[in-house]
Amino acid sequence: MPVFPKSMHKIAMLGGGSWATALTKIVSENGSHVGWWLRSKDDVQHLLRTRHNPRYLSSVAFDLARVQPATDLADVVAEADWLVLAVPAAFVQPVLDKLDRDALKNKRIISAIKGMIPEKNVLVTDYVAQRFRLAPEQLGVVAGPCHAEEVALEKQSYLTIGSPDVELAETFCQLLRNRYVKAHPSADLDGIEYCAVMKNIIALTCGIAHGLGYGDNFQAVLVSNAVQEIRRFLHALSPLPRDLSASAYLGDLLVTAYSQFSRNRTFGNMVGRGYSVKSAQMEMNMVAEGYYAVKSIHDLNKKLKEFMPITDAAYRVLYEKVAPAVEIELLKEKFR
Ligand SMILES: NC(=O)C1=CN([C@@H]2O[C@H](COP(=O)(O)OP(=O)(O)OC[C@H]3O[C@@H](n4cnc5c(N)ncnc54)[C@H](O)[C@@H]3O)[C@@H](O)[C@H]2O)C=CC1
Ligand SMILES: O=C(CO)COP(=O)(O)O
Repeated sequence: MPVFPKSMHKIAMLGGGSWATALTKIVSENGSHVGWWLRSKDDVQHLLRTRHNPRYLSSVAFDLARVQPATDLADVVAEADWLVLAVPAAFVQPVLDKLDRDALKNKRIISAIKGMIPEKNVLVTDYVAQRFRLAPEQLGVVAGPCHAEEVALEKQSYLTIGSPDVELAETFCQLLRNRYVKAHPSADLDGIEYCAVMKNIIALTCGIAHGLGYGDNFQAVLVSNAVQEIRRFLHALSPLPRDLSASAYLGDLLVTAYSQFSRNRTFGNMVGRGYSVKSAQMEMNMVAEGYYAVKSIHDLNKKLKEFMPITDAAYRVLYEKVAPAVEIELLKEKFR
């Protein structure tokens, strides 16, 4: 891959939410040119007028010489050599269906999404590779413990770029590294992508327990048992040697399980306090991927038959309307 100066990289950023906004800040302030696709014409107009996203991380001001917000997806993608996917997983299919099957030829695709394609139960990178006939070496993921809100505040953060192509991963790391972001490459794309999906289920369950009045002692045991659950599942799907204590796995689990900024924990907390799933979703202006992930991972495990007590409990609460208190009571007996 040619080594371009950062200013010559052209990135198509897809998504108008918090994570797309945070990533646009990082890469554009670092010198890359960003064609930023947002769904909403009003939001694009607002950005062009004021340099701020009206809905998410609205304190961040963008340099419009480097950031071009737009609603024409095909145009934004055609102009870029990198595509970064940052819409919630449930919208990947409807958004990408607007593109021609050859639209991503010769481009590098980075998924910043921590979710799976609902109904199909496949990873986002697998879906994109299949839909656009891409080689595995064209794909990567952004992982690691990093909340968009802390990027807006320029708090020290760590990201991991997973890809089977080490050079692609390292080049994208270079586009991210700055005063407050450290980035490292990893070859374990599948492991990192699955773990990022699963940690949302765990954080959601931590939120449920918190909403029911359980404290830090219980949550620590829940998270410890979660590491074992994640290890079993990853090993069954992709039995590579991997160090789950690395920040792309354990770090992401911890930040999501404990952070005040976590959408998944917040959503679970509301469910634990007695909100219905629908009303908790309506209350949030943001997407908790864990809600969809529970169904995908639960469905995948029907074949694998791994011991997955936390995922099973969350599934019964969210999809079978079993009372959260009943499920957490049952979990208590399964934990060690
Ligand atoms: N927010 C964060 O700190 C982080 C988020 N992520 C991941 O990034 C992905 C995007 O999440 P966020 O930016 O947090 O979203 P968000 O919860 O901040 O915003 C919701 C997003 O959904 C979009 N949306 C709603 N309806 C849509 C539709 N019909 N079609 C297309 N888009 C639609 C909105 O435009 C907005 O981009 C998720 O997979 C999330 O897990 C990953 C790391 C950090
Ligand atoms: O993945 C994240 C932080 O690393 C974001 O998690 P939430 O979607 O729960 O906020």
